[in-house]
Amino acid sequence: MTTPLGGYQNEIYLHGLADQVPPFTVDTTKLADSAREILQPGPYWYVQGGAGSGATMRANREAFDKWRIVPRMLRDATARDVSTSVLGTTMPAPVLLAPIGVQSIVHEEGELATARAAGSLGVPMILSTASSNTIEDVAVANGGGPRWFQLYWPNDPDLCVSILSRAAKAGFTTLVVTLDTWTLAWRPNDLDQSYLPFLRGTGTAIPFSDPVFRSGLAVAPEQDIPAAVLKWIPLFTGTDRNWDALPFLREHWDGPIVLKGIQHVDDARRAADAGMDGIVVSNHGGRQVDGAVASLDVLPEIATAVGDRMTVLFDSGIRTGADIFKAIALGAKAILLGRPFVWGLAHGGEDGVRQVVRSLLAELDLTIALSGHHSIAELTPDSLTRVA
Ligand SMILES: Cc1cc2nc3c(=O)[nH]c(=O)nc-3n(C[C@H](O)[C@H](O)[C@H](O)COP(=O)(O)O)c2cc1C
Ligand SMILES: O=C(O)C(=O)c1ccccc1
Repeated sequence: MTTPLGGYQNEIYLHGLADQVPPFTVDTTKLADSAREILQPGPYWYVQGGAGSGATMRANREAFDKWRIVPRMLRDATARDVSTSVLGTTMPAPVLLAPIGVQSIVHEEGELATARAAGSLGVPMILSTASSNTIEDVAVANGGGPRWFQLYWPNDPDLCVSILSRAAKAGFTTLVVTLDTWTLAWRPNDLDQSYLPFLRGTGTAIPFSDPVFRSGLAVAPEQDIPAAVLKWIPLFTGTDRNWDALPFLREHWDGPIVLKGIQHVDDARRAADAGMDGIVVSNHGGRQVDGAVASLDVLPEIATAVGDRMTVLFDSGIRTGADIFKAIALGAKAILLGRPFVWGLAHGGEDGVRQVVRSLLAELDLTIALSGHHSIAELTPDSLTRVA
């Protein structure tokens, strides 16, 4: 007997009896290559590219290879449960969809398709401030699914409060504040093509539909997109933030607050001291500081230091179920899935996202079972060995 998550494997084999195969590969390490065949270079590289030489992107992957799972036998893992609860949100597995902006560059339905897929699986999605669709439309598409909101923190307080109140009203329960991208890094792939989607008004649906933002414009955004974009960019890339600014968010957000982009143990401690509910140990998928440390390499120390005081989440480099296993074993309560689900979106919209997420959850479930575990609570550093 397998649980529903691992059962996706049987479902795929059974479809084979009717000569049906998955519409694109279920090998989640091959998705970027296969997406390259169907996307234009601009969108493909915007998603795939990292900062600078790509050293941190590569390091994120290599870090996973330094750890290996050590399977245990004869422990009857037929009955198991990989579901969990994070900051009051229950989920079928310790996986959330990372905040990814401008999703309409890979599929016309953009975040709406992602929201439908996530909602149908009960997997939480984190909506980016740089969404191609409005907060309200994404909430409708997500239906009864769990949803969190990611803030690119505008340095206009009225606009910030307006966006936060819209998110709360639309049923987004946890706030994820991204700290590592107050300006975009040097990204040669995009610079060589002069490709920056939101300059064309993609990924600006949230400010453009905001009453406070609109009231500050001479003409409606629809009538003069470049003018509205130029007004928005300096607002959302405000560079003037420090730790003293956090109480403002607490004052204007009722639910849990999570800081995304933490890589140093002292910053993690500081977040805990500031009363934050959680952090995402993340280097933005190697898209910001080229040459920065791999996110997985800093996870164990951070989880040990603050894991008993706050919720430690992780992203950057997760590509397989085994990667999820390793990040959880090294102290993450759950992980954020990044580029892989965007490739699913590119391949097949809502169905494509669902295929990628189900594949990863099935692989995680089977990895947990075959290595002799019954729940994610049983995954500890003892489940792994370091080989490099
Ligand atoms: C195309 C793209 C857009 C992104 N947009 C955002 C964003 O709007 N807000 C944010 O906090 N992170 C954003 N991220 C970073 C992701 O949330 C996540 O940290 C990263 O993708 C994890 O790395 P991985 O894709 O290598 O797993 C973006 C990442 C990509 C690839
Ligand atoms: O590209 C990114 O990594 C990102 O975070 C972003 C920022 C602004 C708009 C869209 C995406």
